[in-house]
Amino acid sequence: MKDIRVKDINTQLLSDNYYVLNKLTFKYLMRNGEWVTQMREVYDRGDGAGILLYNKAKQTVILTKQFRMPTFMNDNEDGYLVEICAGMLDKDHPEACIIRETEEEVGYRLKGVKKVYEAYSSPGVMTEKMHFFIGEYTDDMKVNEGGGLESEHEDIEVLELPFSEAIDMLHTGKIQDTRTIVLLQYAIIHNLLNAQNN
Ligand SMILES: Nc1nc2c(ncn2[C@@H]2O[C@H](COP(=O)(O)OP(=O)(O)O[C@H]3O[C@H](CO)[C@@H](O)[C@H](O)[C@@H]3O)[C@@H](O)[C@H]2O)c(=O)[nH]1
Ligand SMILES: [Mg+2]
Repeated sequence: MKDIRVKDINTQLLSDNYYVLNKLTFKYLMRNGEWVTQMREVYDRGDGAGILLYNKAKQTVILTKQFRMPTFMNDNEDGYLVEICAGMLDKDHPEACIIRETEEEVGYRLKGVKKVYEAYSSPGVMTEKMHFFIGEYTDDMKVNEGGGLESEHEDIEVLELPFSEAIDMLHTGKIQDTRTIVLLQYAIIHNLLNAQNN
């Protein structure tokens, strides 16, 4: 049994306008043995899944480019971000989610995916846990142009890039999305695009 050092959690809803923002007041047992009252604002949008799509024969990866308002508000000049294909679970199983998102956002119907990591996105403020996948795509899996859901005004540019170019973008700071950095580094560490590897 884990040692739970939190009690008397009081939840105050601050906003449920689109997702849920709560103010949590709780007692926390410090390592020095003292109980203190703490307050944290916690944003709950559910969990997410993301995937690095790669093609060994072509030595390419598929990424997306889309406008991200929060980044526009913080230093990202035009607000566009190059990212892995990703989406929110919407109560789906992570694997089902990422297969659906891949078809909606970049237009490929995947045969299989491999889960590589599960990690909290921004643990000081969000509840979100991210499920990281990799998946091989081939041209014959293409079923539409991608771009995202028109009904949600998604406006996603599909980028099929040489792996070497994506790595160059990583090293020169042109990729500024943590999830994308994580999976590109995974690809480097595991020599993913090497024809010998599975
Ligand atoms: N109206 C409205 N729509 C919103 C709002 N927030 C998000 N949406 C819509 O909700 C949809 C979410 O699309 P997904 O593809 O499921 O999620 P995502 O935005 O790509 O999020 C992915 O990346 C995030 C990191 O940037 C992750 O946090 C998330 O888990 C997921 O992996 C988008 O169409 C977006 O327009 C909002 O506050 N208001
Ligand atoms: Mg998305």
